[in-house]
Amino acid sequence: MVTVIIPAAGQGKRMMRGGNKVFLPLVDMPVLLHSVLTFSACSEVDNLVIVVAPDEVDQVQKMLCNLIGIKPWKVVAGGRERQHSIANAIKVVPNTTKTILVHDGARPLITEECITNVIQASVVHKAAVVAVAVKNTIKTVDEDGWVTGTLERHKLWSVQTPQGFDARLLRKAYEQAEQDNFVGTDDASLVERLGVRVKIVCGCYDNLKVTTPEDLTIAEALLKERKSILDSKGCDNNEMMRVGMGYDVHKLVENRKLILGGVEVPYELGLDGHSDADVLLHAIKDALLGAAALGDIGRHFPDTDMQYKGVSSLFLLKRVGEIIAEHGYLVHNLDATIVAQRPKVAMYIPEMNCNIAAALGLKIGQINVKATTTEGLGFAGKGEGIAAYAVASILQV
Ligand SMILES: Nc1ccn([C@@H]2O[C@H](COP(=O)(O)OP(=O)(O)OP(=O)(O)O)[C@@H](O)[C@H]2O)c(=O)n1
Ligand SMILES: C[C@](O)(CO)[C@H](O)COP(=O)(O)O
Repeated sequence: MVTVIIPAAGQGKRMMRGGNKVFLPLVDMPVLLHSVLTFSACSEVDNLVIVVAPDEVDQVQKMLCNLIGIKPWKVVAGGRERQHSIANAIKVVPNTTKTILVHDGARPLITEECITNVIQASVVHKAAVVAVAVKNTIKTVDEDGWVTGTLERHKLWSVQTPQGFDARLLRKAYEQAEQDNFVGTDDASLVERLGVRVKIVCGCYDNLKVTTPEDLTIAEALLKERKSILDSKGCDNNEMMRVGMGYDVHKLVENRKLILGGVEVPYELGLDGHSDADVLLHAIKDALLGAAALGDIGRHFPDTDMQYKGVSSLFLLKRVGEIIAEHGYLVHNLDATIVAQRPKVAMYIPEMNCNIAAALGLKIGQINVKATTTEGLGFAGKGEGIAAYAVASILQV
C-alpha cells in the first residue's frame, strides 16, 4: 500500500501575499488541488494525508468533500516547520502502508509518470528522491558577501519532491531526528543520517516549488502549455499509433533457472527453452514486432540458430527495441500478464519493470507487468508451464 503525505501547512512568507500560497488560484483551481488530483489519479497510490495549518483544516476538508472520485484522504494539522508537519502526518499513516511518499503541496506541476518512477525506485531501493542536475555554478559565500568556494557542479543535484521511502525506514528516521533535535530541509536528509543510501530518480525542471511571486507566473505558463500540447497531440497520436499483441508458453522442468522479465525468481523448477525461456519477455517482443508488422521473434532470432542458445532474452529485447527504432517507431506503452499458479511473482514485478525500461530506454510509467493464476485450471493451473500475454503500442515518428 502506498500513502502520500502532502505538506501544505506553510505560511508562504516568500510569496508575500499575506497567507498560505497553496490556496492561491492557479489556472483553474488552487495550487494545492493540482498535486492532490494528480496523486489521486495515479493507480499506484492508495491514500493521501494532507497537512495544513490548524485553522485551515475545516476549510480543506470541505474543499476535498466536493471532489468526486478522489482516493481516501485525511487532513491533519501541521507544525512549526515542514518537518514537524510531516511528523504529524506520519502518525496517521495506516500501519498497512509499505511505501510513504512525501510531496510539497507547493509543487503543482508533478506528473503521474514522475510519481510512478519514484514509487518503483523506493520499492527497489527503500529511499528515492526526484532530482535534476544543477544548471548554474554554485558558490559558497560568507556573511559579508564574499565568495569562499566554488562547488563541483557535476556532483550537484537539485532535489525536489516526491521523496519516497519504505514506511518503516521513514518512521525510524523521523523518530531519530526528533530524539536528536535535528531539523532538515527535506525528508531524505533524515534518512541519510541513519547511514541509508538514497537513490536519485531523474526528474523534470518544470516540477518547480511555487515559492516566490514569479514562480506562480511560470507555473501558470507551464500548465497552460502542457494543456495545449495534450490538446494538439490527441488526434495526431491516434492517427500514428499501432498496436500489437504477443503470447508465449514455456514448460516448467527441473534443473533450469526460472527467469521472468530478466529476474531470476527462486523456484524449484525453471522454464525450458532454447534461450533463457523468459516467457514474459518473449510475449513482449512478439507484441512489439507485431505492432510494427515485422513478424515475430522466431523470424528474427530462429531457435535453429546456435548463436541464440541460452541467450539472455533481455539482450534480445534491447535488439527488438533497436529494430523497432530502425523502422521509424517509438514504443509508447506495454502491458503484460504472467499466467502462473506458482511461484508468486508479484514482489519481483518492480525489478522486471526496471529491466524492461532499461532495455527499451523507456520510463517505468510506460510499462505495466502484472500476474495472475488460473485458479488451478489448465496447464498453468496444474503448474506444468507458465504463459504470458502482452500488448504493445508504438508511435510512428
Ligand atoms: N510548517 C510548515 C512549513 C511548510 N510546509 C509545507 O512544505 C512545503 C514546502 O515549504 P515552503 O515552500 O517553504 O512553503 P512555505 O513555508 O509556505 O514558504 P515560506 O518559507 O516562504 O513561508 C509547502 O508545501 C509548505 O506548505 C508545511 O507543511 N509546514
Ligand atoms: C523538500 C524540498 O522541496 C526539496 O527541495 C525543499 O527542501 C523544501 O524546502 P522549504 O524550505 O520548505 O522550501
